[in-house]
Amino acid sequence: MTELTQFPQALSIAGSDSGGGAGMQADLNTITARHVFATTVLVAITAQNTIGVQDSMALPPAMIDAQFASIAADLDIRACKTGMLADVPTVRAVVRNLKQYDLGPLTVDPVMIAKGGASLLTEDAVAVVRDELLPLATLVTPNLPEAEKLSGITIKTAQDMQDAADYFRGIGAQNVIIKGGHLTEEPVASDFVLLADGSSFWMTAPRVNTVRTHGTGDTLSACITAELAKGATMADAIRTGKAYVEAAIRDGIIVGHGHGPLNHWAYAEAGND
Ligand SMILES: Nc1ncnc2c1ncn2[C@@H]1O[C@H](COP(=O)(O)OP(=O)(O)OP(=O)(O)O)[C@@H](O)[C@H]1O
Ligand SMILES: Cc1ncc(COP(=O)(O)O)c(N)n1
Repeated sequence: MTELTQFPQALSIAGSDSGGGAGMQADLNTITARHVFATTVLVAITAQNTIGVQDSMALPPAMIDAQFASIAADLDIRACKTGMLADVPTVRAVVRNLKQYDLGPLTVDPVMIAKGGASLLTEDAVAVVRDELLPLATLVTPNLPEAEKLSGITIKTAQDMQDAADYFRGIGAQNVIIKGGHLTEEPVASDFVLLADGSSFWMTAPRVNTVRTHGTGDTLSACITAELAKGATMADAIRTGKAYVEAAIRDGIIVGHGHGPLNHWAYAEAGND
């Protein structure tokens, strides 16, 4: 009897956003929209909406271990990503499990601060992310404040973004995207990509003048993770991620009263596979 091929499966290791726009919920929406089966290791819970984060709580490391063990015992994960990692015990639990199990290429979105300004990673955990998690990363996707904090480089110019990308390659991340979404005075949203083979390119999209950008980074990294789970090359996965997030911002939906969520139907409705 021929063995049926497993449907592509991906894993999001992240915190919950009760408002549905960012975090694990953005990952689930994105991975599902890209026709990949989404599994989850929940590491923290936030009471959050489009206006801000009202409360948050990290889950016990033993519960993180248990979720990884359940997934590894049964599922066939082809790619995974991390988002909000809360604090030092949580980062260490995730690192331990990523070393124990083969979960495919790892995308690290080093989430630190929510759009509304709330901290999603304690100050003392920044160095642990840099020293213990990033060397495991197939891809790292910092925004500008995250890249500055992790690298110590002040980023104001395109050259600074390239220097920051070199820094991340130097500490062991194989591929890097420095996201330029926070350069709000620029008419375009430009991200710098540095690949494992040393090649690099810029990805540029017209900047959409909107506050509906809750979960843009999560969505970009989740889409890339889904594409990698389907077997795409890193460069193709990154380009699809950018096109997906661009459509999801441009064709916005009205939800909530603050930093609204993205439109996860937009990319498919524009006729993309
Ligand atoms: N207003 C915008 N118009 C078009 N593209 C944007 C806009 N804002 C962000 N982007 C793009 O969205 C992607 C995510 O970048 P961004 O810098 O917003 O990440 P982030 O700050 O980590 O997101 P978040 O913390 O909201 O999840 C990048 O490709 C960026 O260029
Ligand atoms: C649980 C969780 N994870 C990630 C983010 C980052 O997203 P944003 O910067 O758009 O608020 C968030 N707000 N909440």
